[in-house]
Amino acid sequence: MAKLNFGGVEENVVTREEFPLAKAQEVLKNETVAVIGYGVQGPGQALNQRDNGINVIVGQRKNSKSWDKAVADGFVPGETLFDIEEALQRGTIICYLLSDAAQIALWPTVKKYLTPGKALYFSHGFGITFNEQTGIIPPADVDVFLVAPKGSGTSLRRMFLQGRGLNSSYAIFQDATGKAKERVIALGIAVGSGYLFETDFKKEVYSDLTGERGTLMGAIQGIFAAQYQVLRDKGHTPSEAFNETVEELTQSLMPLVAENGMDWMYANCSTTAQRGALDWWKKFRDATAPVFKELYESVATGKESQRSIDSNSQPDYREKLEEELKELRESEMWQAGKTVRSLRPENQAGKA
Ligand SMILES: NC(=O)c1ccc[n+]([C@@H]2O[C@H](COP(=O)([O-])OP(=O)(O)OC[C@H]3O[C@@H](n4cnc5c(N)ncnc54)[C@H](O)[C@@H]3O)[C@@H](O)[C@H]2O)c1
Ligand SMILES: CC(C)(O)[C@@H](O)C(=O)O
Ligand SMILES: [Mg+2]
Ligand SMILES: [Mg+2]
Repeated sequence: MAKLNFGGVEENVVTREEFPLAKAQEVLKNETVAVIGYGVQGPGQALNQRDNGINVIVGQRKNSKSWDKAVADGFVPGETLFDIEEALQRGTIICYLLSDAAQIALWPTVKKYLTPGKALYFSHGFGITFNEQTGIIPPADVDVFLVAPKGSGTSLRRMFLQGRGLNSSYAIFQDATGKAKERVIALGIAVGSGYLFETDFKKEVYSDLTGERGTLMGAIQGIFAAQYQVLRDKGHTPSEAFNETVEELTQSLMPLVAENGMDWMYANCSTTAQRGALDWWKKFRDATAPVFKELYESVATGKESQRSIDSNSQPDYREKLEEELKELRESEMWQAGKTVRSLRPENQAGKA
């Protein structure tokens, strides 16, 4: 554990220097890691672990798109790819990576295979924290922990292939074997994390549900839509409104923030822009703070988890989500974005 200073607050974190891959391989050398579900996190975590020399198998429904994807990714039916029950039986560490709603339906099956000494691994605190809604209550004689990558499984894999790492949190809910800590940290390293920070199941799910509904996904779309619409209402073209709202942010300014922080991005803009941004950011903070508080309450009272379970347990949930995504995709702003993306020099046919 390294004690590091985060803005004046000391935290215990795990870095790759102190827990190198060789140590993770040693801890996991006698384990069979069964990744159950091959949607978004499943492939990222299974492929990174496989490339990191971990004994990993995949459990997925046969005759599904995800099964075919696992085959295309090199998992071999009968050797490293099995139907869910067989993978559950073979695995000593069960990585439960079905969608949070599907985890409820499959729980009675999973529970049958949780024999003493096995480990149940999640990438979210959802199922355990909201167990009154999910019914997920593990037996006492298995380890229960999580590694929650802070980003999409797609990024987890891409960053791994680029030699980078996506930061993850980890938490232990139950240590039945006395080895939960070394097991969970080894898995965190093996799936391709950058550094690992400690949390608990409740804090993980509260922060994660807040973040994705807030600045990471919900709020960002809301603020884009609001600014774009004002510019359009005032007579600006779609090209001008989209570039001034989205394209400049993703292509020019956010990479600078990622590299060296907000003040550095500001410092690389004009003094005119700096004056305006410094004057206005607190107004936006104050306007949105009540919405973030309302959001956090909605998470903490279980309203958000219940809504997610209710909608995502319906047989036609995929079609319904797709309809809503289509509405976004077909909005003028994102259609304008499609044209703008196609005009990026690197996306143009016959580029030099
Ligand atoms: N998507 C991400 O990048 C991401 C990031 C961090 C954490 N997580 C967490 O990881 C876990 C997995 O999320 P995901 O987004 O990868 O899941 P997902 O929605 O992609 O679904 C994963 C798999 O579940 C299978 N599935 C769906 N319904 C099923 C059912 N009834 N029976 C059997 N299989 C079924 C699908 O075939 C798919 O292979 C969740 O706990 C999620 O919160 C996801
Ligand atoms: C990738 C996210 C948004 O961080 C994750 O939390 C998810 O639920 O998909
Ligand atoms: Mg999430
Ligand atoms: Mg998240």
